[in-house]
Amino acid sequence: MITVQNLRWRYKSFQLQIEELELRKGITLLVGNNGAGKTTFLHLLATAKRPLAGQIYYDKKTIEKDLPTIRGKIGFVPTGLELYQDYTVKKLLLYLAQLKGLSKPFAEKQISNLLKTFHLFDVADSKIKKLSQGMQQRIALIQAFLGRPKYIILDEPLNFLDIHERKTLIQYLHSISQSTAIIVATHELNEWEHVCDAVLWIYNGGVAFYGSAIQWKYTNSSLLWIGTVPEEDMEKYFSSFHTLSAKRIGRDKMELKCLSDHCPSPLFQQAYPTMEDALFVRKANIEG
Ligand SMILES: Nc1ncnc2c1ncn2[C@@H]1O[C@H](COP(=O)(O)OP(=O)(O)OP(=O)(O)O)[C@@H](O)[C@H]1O
Repeated sequence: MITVQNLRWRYKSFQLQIEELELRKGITLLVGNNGAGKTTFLHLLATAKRPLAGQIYYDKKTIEKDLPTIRGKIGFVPTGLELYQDYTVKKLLLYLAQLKGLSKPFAEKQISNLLKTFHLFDVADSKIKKLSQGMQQRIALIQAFLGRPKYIILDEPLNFLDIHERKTLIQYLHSISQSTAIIVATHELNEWEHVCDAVLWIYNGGVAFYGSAIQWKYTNSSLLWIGTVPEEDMEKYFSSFHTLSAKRIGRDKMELKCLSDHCPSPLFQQAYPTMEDALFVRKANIEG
């Protein structure tokens, strides 16, 4: 478990401030607007940045006393991680495994399994620079999973991945989530819906929500309405209601999802919220 206490970090006018937080085993989605502070928080958790004040405990260990031990238990993938372009995939991963202190036979077995899981086994002997961005992203992810870290910290890990590889990654993380605290910053909330255990919403550098995925979705969900309307009436709804989504149904009908404190028209009924809908509902509550 990672415990955060009275954490402060500042950059010019931006301040991140988190009073108390316990990040447990399972998948925690870190969500929030551009610039809210997600990347900053992940860098602090990954020990890549030092807090201005406060403390982060990694199962009671602190960076002041146990930095190498803590780092050995963290698998971190920031956005835009640069890999050594002239190494082959296997050479790079073996080198990184060695840095993590893994024995060569153990590292080779794990690398081979992970390359198979992430459909990269056939390019094991290719140089990194020959690979697509999506392939390089998967290698960045694999290096973080080597040595089975207790804490996995991922900043927008779905970047560059196609829909199949996104599913592979999400399934893999789900398969290890009972024994690992996994924190994932993402703007693609719905893709994680079926595996997400908790949501942490950062708003203007502070925690606006932290709780289970169920709590995240169902608080104030009565503001959410869904209805199928004639296409010619669509503008009317757009101008009168906060519309979250519009989907064409057949030739001249549209399915609209709206936020409203009352039923928009007899064509509407209450909607089941998705993870993303819940973010809109919560933002509307905060911003009015
Ligand atoms: N080294 C830095 N240089 C410039 N600005 C910084 C730096 N570190 C943090 N900031 C500022 O801190 C704030 C938080 O940025 P951060 O990258 O953590 O947000 P984010 O929630 O990850 O956003 P995004 O969704 O766009 O990735 C922003 O206002 C950003 O401009």
